[in-house]
Amino acid sequence: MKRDLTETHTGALGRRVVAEAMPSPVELRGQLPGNACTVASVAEGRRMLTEILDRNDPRWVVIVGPCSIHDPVAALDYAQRLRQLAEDVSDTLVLVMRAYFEKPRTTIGWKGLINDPHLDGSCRMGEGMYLARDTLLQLGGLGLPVATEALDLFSMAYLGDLVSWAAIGARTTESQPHREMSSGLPMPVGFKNGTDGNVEVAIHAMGAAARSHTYLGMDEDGRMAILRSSGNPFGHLILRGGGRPNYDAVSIRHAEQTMIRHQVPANIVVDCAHGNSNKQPQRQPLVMMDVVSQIEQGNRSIVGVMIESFLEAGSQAIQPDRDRMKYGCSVTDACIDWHTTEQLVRQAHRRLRPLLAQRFLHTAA
Ligand SMILES: O=C[C@H](O)[C@H](O)COP(=O)(O)O
Ligand SMILES: C=C(OP(=O)(O)O)C(=O)O
Repeated sequence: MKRDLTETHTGALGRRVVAEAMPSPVELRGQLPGNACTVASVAEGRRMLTEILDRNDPRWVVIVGPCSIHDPVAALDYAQRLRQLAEDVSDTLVLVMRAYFEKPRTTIGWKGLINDPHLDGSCRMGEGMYLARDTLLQLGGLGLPVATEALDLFSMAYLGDLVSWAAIGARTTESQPHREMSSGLPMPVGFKNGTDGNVEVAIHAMGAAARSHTYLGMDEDGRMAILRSSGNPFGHLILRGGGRPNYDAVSIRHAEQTMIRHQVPANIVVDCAHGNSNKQPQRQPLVMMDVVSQIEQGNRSIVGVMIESFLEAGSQAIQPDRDRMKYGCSVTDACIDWHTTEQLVRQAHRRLRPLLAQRFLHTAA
């Protein structure tokens, strides 16, 4: 993609930045427009998810995929396999692929494909945004609903029309600008509990994002604007652990009670990774099966789970020589491999399927 190299040195204003031109959302969408297939796939993804959150659809959602996408080819390879699996389990589970292009870091590190698409610190964000949108279009073309983290306050203006579900991460759930942005997003948004395990901040975020807000943002032409949102009624809580895991029945009950007290819908997604697995990917299946057992025992607040999974198990460091890197292996948090993922999802499907009939009756009552 052609880069506009107009650079403005703002040192005279006393700011420690150099500005580089970036296409507007309208310009990028003009270069990479959605087609009928992607538009339909995104809309259907959002519809299924909102119906699950409203309890009009008795299925469960499984948000599954790499911790981050660093190689779109491998991500699409993964997506092809996931699409087949999604079809096989669709009577009980709605599979949504994690397509995370932005990574929040505890301190520093690679911040994702949008920020640094060449993985070498060159940080060509215009190219990164182009690549992210292009990848989302291809994923949409497969008919797979896609999930992403809305980390940068402006990225969703470029990509949001191709996304069916968004997360606000543990490091930003308490941030007012992220809550304001979420209040204007057109898809369901999951708020993670804080990195220290604080669940109340995410529940406050749900309450805040459900309301309308007026805030500074960017319009479709890339100009600063005063934005007025209508409020997002499809916020929900993601329990990701922190300090200690929080997927056990006592923690879930506590989260439910806190949500009821704060008058937000008791909808919970359990993240099997991060603090709930102590970042040990081999623990993710144990967490997921525990959650399935809780559902079998009658839990009604858990609407789904999240899994960090890629083609290969584990993680790897970014190497200057890309040929030395393992194909389909995470460059951020360690993941479970495809084989384990498939077994896990099929096992959950086998166990949850018999409960659907029961749920149908409950939904109808
Ligand atoms: O999901 C990914 C990571 O947990 C998150 O980006 C933080 O990673 P870090 O602690 O390695 O920076
Ligand atoms: C960064 C992530 O999670 P968290 O915000 O829970 O650390 C993630 O899901 O990629």
